[in-house]
Amino acid sequence: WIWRDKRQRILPPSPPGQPLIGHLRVIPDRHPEFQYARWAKEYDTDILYFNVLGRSIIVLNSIEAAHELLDKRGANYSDRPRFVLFEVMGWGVTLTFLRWSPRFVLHRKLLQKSFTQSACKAYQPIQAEEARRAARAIVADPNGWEIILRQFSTAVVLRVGFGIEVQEKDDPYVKMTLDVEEATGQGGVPASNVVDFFPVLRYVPNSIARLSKLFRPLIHARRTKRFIQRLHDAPWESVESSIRAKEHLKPSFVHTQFDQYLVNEAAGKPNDAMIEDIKGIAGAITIAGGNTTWSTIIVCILGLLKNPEAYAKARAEIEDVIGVDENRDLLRLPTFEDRPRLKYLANVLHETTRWQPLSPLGVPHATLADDEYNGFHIPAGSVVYPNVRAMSRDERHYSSPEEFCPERYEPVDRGGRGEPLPDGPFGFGRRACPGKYLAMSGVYIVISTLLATMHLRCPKDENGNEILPNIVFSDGLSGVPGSFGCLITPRSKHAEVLLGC
Ligand code: HEM
Repeated sequence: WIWRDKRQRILPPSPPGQPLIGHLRVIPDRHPEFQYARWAKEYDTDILYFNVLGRSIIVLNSIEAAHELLDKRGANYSDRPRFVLFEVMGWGVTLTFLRWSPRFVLHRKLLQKSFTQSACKAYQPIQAEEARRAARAIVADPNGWEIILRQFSTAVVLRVGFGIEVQEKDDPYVKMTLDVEEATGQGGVPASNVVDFFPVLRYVPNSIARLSKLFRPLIHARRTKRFIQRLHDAPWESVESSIRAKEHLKPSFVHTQFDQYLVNEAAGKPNDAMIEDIKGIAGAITIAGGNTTWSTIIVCILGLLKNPEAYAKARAEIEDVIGVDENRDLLRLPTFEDRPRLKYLANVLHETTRWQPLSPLGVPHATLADDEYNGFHIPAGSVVYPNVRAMSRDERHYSSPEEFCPERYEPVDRGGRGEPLPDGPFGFGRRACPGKYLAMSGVYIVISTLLATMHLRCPKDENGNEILPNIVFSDGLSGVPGSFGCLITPRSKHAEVLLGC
């Protein structure tokens, strides 16, 4: 009776639950997106309903349902549930987790206008410089490729957000992002823990919490809180006083916003964005933009290793667009001006986001009012997960969806499959990722620079057979790939010269 709607309205299909606790034990702890997709097939529906301890949960399994509800009816689906576990973890005023409120509107407006497609052009020189620096670092230390690429994405968001430049080696901020990723990754699917359902349980002492596995994420959140706070506070503290003293002259989001704040303050004018807001928004750029971009670069390399034909085509296209000398050495490095002509590479990047969507269940939205979809009732206050992974595997849209196949987006009359570009990986409606253009410019410049200057190969076993990476993705907010072997070596001396080694 717990999840029967009082007015006998029909709720979306769901598997059987248990008395009182509903589906608490029915939903898998780890990678629930796979089981959601199986249930959707079993019940022949694109919308599922769950009730966990009295809270309604809706899972959308098709792009059509996500478009209809999260995009078209976005005004009703733009709230977030309260992420109590993430609050315990120390996530402060971070846009990703803000409920619908004037503060949300302010943060969203400031972030969105700073990262439109045209505003992102201003950051391209930073991204190109960091991509080349990363490629040079890989030439010097091929085994360090993964951490060097992480350094790239951390460097970009820190420069864009705070005007801070990271060190070439052992940078403390890179270590901080690693800690934060570990902390967040092990927090499980957002808004799905027992403390998210019963916020008062966040006060359960560790001595009692240790007795049940339900509280494991709570203990983990308390243990890792300091990592998240450090990444929120450290960059701000390192620039605040110099901006106040007008010493910090590198352009950045914080510099522009904080300068304006100080000007208004001196003139006795009110400020819309207070210091806590500026700090929170800049923190969101660093935290939401670093690991996400890095992970997408790594997945792209993985896809190219798994599909040597796609790798060869992407490289050939770069040769075509840039031109080669008699040794097949490129005449120059790729730039952002080449991007519109590198059409196959664009499809490689689309396929990367479809093949292994970074957030398989997105970041959950929440409904502000009751709604109805295909005759099913959606109660106000429901937590809504877009099952982006299920959408990316929808065989009505994608043939052989497990394959990494950039050609699937090419028109049929040019030998492609004419399949639609993925549009769930960056979320939906009024909460869709505001950093999409910045992120994909970063992925583009790194991958094109690597393809232009390096060989990317799988390592070989003692019999000379290639060891194909078989990767496990982490659970939780982002599905980050585990480490894998990849040999990245310069194509030629000429390539090293182009990079400025
Ligand atoms: C390839 C890299 C990235 C991917 C795959 C990605 C993906 C996502 C997804 C799925 C969401 C949730 C959208 C929703 O709720 O519907 C999101 C939100 C967000 N992303 Fe990204 N993101 C990436 C890079 C970035 C970057 C570089 C930034 C920095 C500017 C950023 C900032 C944010 C913020 C602030 C939110 C919260 C928006 C809100 O709640 O209103 N992301 N991102």
